[in-house]
Amino acid sequence: TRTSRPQRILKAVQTKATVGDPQSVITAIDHFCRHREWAMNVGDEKGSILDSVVNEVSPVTVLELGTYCGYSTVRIARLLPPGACVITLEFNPDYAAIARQVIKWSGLEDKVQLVEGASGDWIPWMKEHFGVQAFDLVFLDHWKERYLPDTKLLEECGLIQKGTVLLADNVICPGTPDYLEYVRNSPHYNSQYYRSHLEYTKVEDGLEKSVFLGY
Ligand SMILES: O=C(NCCc1nnc(-c2ccc3[nH]cnc3c2)[nH]1)c1cc(-c2ccc(F)cc2)cc(O)c1O
Ligand SMILES: [Mg+2]
Repeated sequence: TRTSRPQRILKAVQTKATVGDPQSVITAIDHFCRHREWAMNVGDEKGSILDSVVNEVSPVTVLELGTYCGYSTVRIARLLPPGACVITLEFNPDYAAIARQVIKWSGLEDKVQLVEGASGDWIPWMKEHFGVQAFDLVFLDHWKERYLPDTKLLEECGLIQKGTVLLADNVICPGTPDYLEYVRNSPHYNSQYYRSHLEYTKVEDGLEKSVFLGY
């Protein structure tokens, strides 16, 4: 049977990128998705904004919701100092299997914990299972209707503390209206929109950065 799009992305990494070189993995995926087949990676344009936020926050613990093929996982992990790590949650086992291989090819497996399962099931266990006190940075890039309920769940579980930064992809396309309304109107968040484009296209999209101000 036909290969899947994630399998074709992995093949592009394995034929075009150098083992242990995260930048070459990022470049290979962006080239494939721009010139061969569109895919829902955060991409190079929004990816540069993600990089600048990671560098600004210098996080020790990062939560990524929605791994897909591991493109943004590699973007984040390549910027982390020794001892820092990204926990990334993926619901789809086929995506997770590809992402593990992409992350391994980039040589960043020591900085990444890939967890397979639903965000709603896993978030309540993060403290106990991973010894996480609170996240310094959360990158939301999973099902768009999960952004708001999962943000509220992270708050309830004490995984968001004063200074935690939430960075949300796709707030315009496909769009996350209820999440945007919440973080922009809540007195507990300082929110900022970074205008950009949907990955590999001219369609408007952007990232929303929201800093938790405490209770
Ligand atoms: O759906 C998206 N991303 C989500 C994938 C995912 N990968 N993992 C999950 C997960 C992970 C844990 C979960 N726990 C509970 N649900 C979960 C879902 N979700 C997405 C879609 C588009 C897009 C734009 C325009 C179009 F015309 C078509 C598509 C663009 C993007 O940048 C996206 O990120
Ligand atoms: Mg996205």
